[in-house]
Amino acid sequence: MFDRQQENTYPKNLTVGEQVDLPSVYGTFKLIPFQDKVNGLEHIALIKGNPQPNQSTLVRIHSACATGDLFGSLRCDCGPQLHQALRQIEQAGRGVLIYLQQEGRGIGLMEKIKAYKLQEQGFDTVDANLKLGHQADERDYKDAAEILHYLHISKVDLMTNNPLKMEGLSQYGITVETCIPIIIKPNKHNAFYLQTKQERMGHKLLQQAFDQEKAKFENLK
Ligand SMILES: Nc1nc2c(ncn2[C@@H]2O[C@H](COP(=O)(O)OP(=O)(O)OP(=O)(O)O)[C@@H](O)[C@H]2O)c(=O)[nH]1
Ligand SMILES: [Zn+2]
Repeated sequence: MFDRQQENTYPKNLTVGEQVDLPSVYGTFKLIPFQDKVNGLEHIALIKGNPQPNQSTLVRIHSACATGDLFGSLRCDCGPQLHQALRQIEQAGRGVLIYLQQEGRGIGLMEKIKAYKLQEQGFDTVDANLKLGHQADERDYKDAAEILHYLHISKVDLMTNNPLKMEGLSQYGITVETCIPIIIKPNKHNAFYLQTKQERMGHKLLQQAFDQEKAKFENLK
């Protein structure tokens, strides 16, 4: 069980659910659900091992994508990223995956599917959001940061390609010690989407990320 001494301090804006074991095809995790007291959104933390407060913890913050996470959609890279992250955390023996209810980069499912419709008409993922009157990315990482603080985690090795996610967490007092790229091989359905994320949203993808990985291994020689 996690020490709940800090319960009075964290989480301020979240209700904490029961802690249970979750045996999965990736390994066994502890599962804790959380609910945002303001908007009612429910998030999940899957925890492996005992994160150490003084050490950096391997963390994946994963935004919900019903199409990719549940139905294996090839339009994005979400499903494979989710599964790769769980495999990596299991392999490391310690880490946390936070599944945030931020469908469609925070605009919700109805709006994301409208954005998909626009993408079928030739808009890219950024312009489709803008055309609908949204920002390119409406996510906020306050809940994620609160969950991490609740778990006594303040330093993370973050599995992401997304610079906004790193900034979003830092803004709420989480130190991103390292950023670990989570690269999924593009397919013909998501190549343009991934290219747009690289060119317009600053994602460290494809060649840049492969180069980073290579450099990391070269440093170890
Ligand atoms: N609005 C919109 N949302 C999308 C589209 N494609 C995927 N998404 C959403 O984008 C989000 C992707 O989340 P993540 O995989 O956590 O994050 P990311 O920003 O791609 O960054 P990584 O950490 O590198 O994976 C999910 O909420 C998806 O539902 C799209 O074309 N339009
Ligand atoms: Zn997706």
